[in-house]
Amino acid sequence: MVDEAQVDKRLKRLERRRSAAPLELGAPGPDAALLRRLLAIALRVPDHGKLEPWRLIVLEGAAKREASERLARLYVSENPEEDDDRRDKQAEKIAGTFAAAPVTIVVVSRADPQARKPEWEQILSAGAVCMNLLTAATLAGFDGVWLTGWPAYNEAAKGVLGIATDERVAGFIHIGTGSEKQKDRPRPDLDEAVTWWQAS
Ligand SMILES: Cc1cc2nc3c(=O)[nH]c(=O)nc-3n(C[C@H](O)[C@H](O)[C@H](O)COP(=O)(O)O)c2cc1C
Repeated sequence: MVDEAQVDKRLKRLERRRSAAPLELGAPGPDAALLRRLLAIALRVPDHGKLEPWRLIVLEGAAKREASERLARLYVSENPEEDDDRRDKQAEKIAGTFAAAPVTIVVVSRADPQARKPEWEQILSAGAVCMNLLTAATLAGFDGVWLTGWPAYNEAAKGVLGIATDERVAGFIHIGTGSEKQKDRPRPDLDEAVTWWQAS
């Protein structure tokens, strides 16, 4: 029998989920044991052909701070033509975003166009890893946000993170505790986005 109170409690958490402002994500984040559980849940995604067309890179602690500084310096050296002010602001934003949350998980898509299942489905599976991780973090009581941006698309930045040129960043999932003040955004109109198919 369906326990309606239980269902309501579980769904309410997801009905309120919204992304955290990246720079406002702080401690606490998951401890080591809980993080492993969240990562295992993240990988529990539909995967056509069991190809495992993804992998995860965890950034935390001192290594995370170093990555954030190196990415910011790289942004400056990779964009010599940009206006100084704008470039410094962008570099600061990159550094701040990577330094803020207690833990960031890089979801790497390693879809193979030659594999026995369509590349599109492999990419979708990596997206599912991102969302599973965000959902698991939400249910565990944390806040998070899924970002890409310059470090996801710049080959030198990918290199800093140990991501090969034939791999792609599906998302940086930053997890921690956000600000209570964070506002929601207007949500899609269900009746516009959803139709019920009718037999003609
Ligand atoms: C693949 C992907 C990449 C994204 N990259 C960024 C990003 O780089 N910067 C950003 O501000 N939002 C980005 N977003 C949007 C946020 O993750 C988020 O959806 C948005 O802030 C709205 O928040 P919500 O999760 O509360 O709907 C991205 C979303 C997706 C699906």
